[in-house]
Amino acid sequence: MFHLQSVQYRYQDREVLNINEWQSNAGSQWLIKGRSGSGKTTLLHLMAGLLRPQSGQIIVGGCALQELSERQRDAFRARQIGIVLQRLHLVKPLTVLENLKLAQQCAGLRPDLNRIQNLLATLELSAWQHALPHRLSQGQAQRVAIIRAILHRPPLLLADEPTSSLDDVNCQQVLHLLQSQAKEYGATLVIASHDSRLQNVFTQQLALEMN
Ligand SMILES: Nc1ncnc2c1ncn2[C@@H]1O[C@H](COP(=O)(O)OP(=O)(O)OP(=O)(O)O)[C@@H](O)[C@H]1O
Repeated sequence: MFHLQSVQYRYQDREVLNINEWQSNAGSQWLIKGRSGSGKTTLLHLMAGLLRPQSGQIIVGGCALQELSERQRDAFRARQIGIVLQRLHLVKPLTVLENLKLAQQCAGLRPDLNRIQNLLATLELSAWQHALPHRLSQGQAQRVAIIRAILHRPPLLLADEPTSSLDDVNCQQVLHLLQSQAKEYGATLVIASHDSRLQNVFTQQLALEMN
């Protein structure tokens, strides 16, 4: 599903990532772990095509990201990748429902209110669909951001520290949502986290060292 080879990334003159080889089949579930500053976020951004490596190759779903123009990468990301960033970026003046409808539009999907309503119900968020984001708890906002990332059933689902600011109940709920949704439609799931509660959940792990 993805394959990284000889990938190096530097901010200015400081190398933060150097991955010789990392690959995975479709449908697998990974934890990227490592201390704060080891490059977990940078790696997710590289896989999403939000950053370009200075050297090496990143292939996602058979597509070599470095061969795409910026516009092609944006289109590829919109179709193939769901990403839950550390900052959730919900649109503040729009309600939960409006945020999710907008995400469908941006991914070029036909409006599918049923899918949105079903996911909201699954996550016990139906009562909050007309609320503005600032009225949501951290856990609720996190769940909305996950729904937004999976609406278009992306083959690759990336999540950056999705549980670190959540209590145990919300942590389990968010984790279950990510894992069950990925499994339901065969997506590959990659979670970057230093949350110790996730350590024993994933059999497949990539440990990043500090450079
Ligand atoms: N835009 C940037 N410019 C310069 N250095 C950066 C930039 N973004 C990140 N870094 C540095 O690169 C290193 C890796 O950062 P990154 O955010 O990828 O690590 P991380 O493992 O995700 O950390 P955390 O667990 O704290 O989120 C850090 O030392 C960070 O300070």
